[in-house]
Amino acid sequence: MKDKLKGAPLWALGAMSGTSLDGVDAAMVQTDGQRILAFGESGYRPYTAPERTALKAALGRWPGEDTRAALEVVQGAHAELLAGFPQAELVGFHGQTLAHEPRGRGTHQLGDGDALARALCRDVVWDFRSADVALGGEGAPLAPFFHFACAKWIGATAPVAFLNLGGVGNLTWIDPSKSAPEDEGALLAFDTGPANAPLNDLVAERLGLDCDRDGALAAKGAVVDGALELFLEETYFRKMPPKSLDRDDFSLMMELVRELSDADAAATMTAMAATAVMLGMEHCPGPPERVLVTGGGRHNPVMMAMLAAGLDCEVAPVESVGLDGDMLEAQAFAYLAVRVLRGLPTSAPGTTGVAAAVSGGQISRV
Ligand SMILES: Nc1ncnc2c1ncn2[C@@H]1O[C@H](COP(=O)(O)OP(=O)(O)OP(=O)(O)O)[C@@H](O)[C@H]1O
Ligand SMILES: CC(=O)N[C@H]1[C@@H]2OC[C@@H](O2)[C@@H](O)[C@@H]1O[C@H](C)C(=O)O
Repeated sequence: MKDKLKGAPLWALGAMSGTSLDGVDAAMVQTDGQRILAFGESGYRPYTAPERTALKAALGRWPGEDTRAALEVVQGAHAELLAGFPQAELVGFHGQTLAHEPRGRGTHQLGDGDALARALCRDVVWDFRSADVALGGEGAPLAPFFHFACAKWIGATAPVAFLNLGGVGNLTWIDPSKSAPEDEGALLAFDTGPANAPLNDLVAERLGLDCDRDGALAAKGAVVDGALELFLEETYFRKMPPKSLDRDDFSLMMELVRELSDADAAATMTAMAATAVMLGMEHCPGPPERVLVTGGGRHNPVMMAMLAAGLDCEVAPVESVGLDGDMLEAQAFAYLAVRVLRGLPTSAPGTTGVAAAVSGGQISRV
């Protein structure tokens, strides 16, 4: 406890169950809540097919509605994976987002931090998004404060952007000359649009596949301009950031490609995700020196080629600067957990539109 009060570095373990519903990522970060000192071990626990079905069935449900089966899946998978990290001094537990409506019913991440703390015999930080929403913020994205620390860690001297291509896409523009992430002008962040989630749903529905692996299907198709243009008319793209999305906010996308062949639909949906990023970039203060891509979409060469062709700067996976694109979000919640413990902010007006910088999260102590 003494060390925690002094602000000495801790080894924190972060866990993320993302919108793609593929599984739980976990990763260790050594940090004092400001600087990243070291990255540690990581692990992954995929959901089984029946577990995924239970989670999918619970999407869109709010507290008070029946989510027992999904909660059991989330708690069990996390307890199993995180027990393999006995060296963790603190745990950051994101949980599974079931619904996100910051201007309406709020934001709902399924997970019980008290129960996980008891199971692991470790202090657990969780419910990261509610406080931000209560203060008028979007509650997302939250990785930007960690992206700021990563920009410092890689020694960036010019503006740089992180792009996460998960189920949903999110972009963080960073001015690394600022000393803290909550400083005015240090960060601009927002969800860009759909990334992989609708494409996964399409190939699952039509072909029984998990995803368009390596963009193989999209590579065989052609982008249908009419569908792409209709999609880009969505008001979301013109809206000034901060702004955030729920996983299924773009049901229109599926409608627009319904009559297309499998390959053309995949190519067009990939172009929709990439073009949404390009439109998002227009909201940034200026072109970054480079866009560092994280999340599963960086493995899709068709998506990466479209981004490189459409953006005015270098586009590269985060591995190009020594980071791990499969674990960046889990690492983010390890880092944010230490910030919550130390009372440091985890979001600011530039990242979520919250009225003032706020330290979110609840702490369940053992
Ligand atoms: N080799 C690949 N080719 C094409 N797509 C891939 C490949 N590998 C992963 N993906 C895509 O990336 C997705 C997983 O990305 P990621 O793990 O970043 O998502 P997530 O963390 O669940 O989402 P979010 O960041 O929205 O919470 C997969 O569902 C798939 O669509
Ligand atoms: C509400 C919610 O869970 N949003 C996720 C989702 O997945 C990507 C994008 O939409 C981002 O806004 C966020 O996750 C990342 C980890 C974030 O908060 O930075």
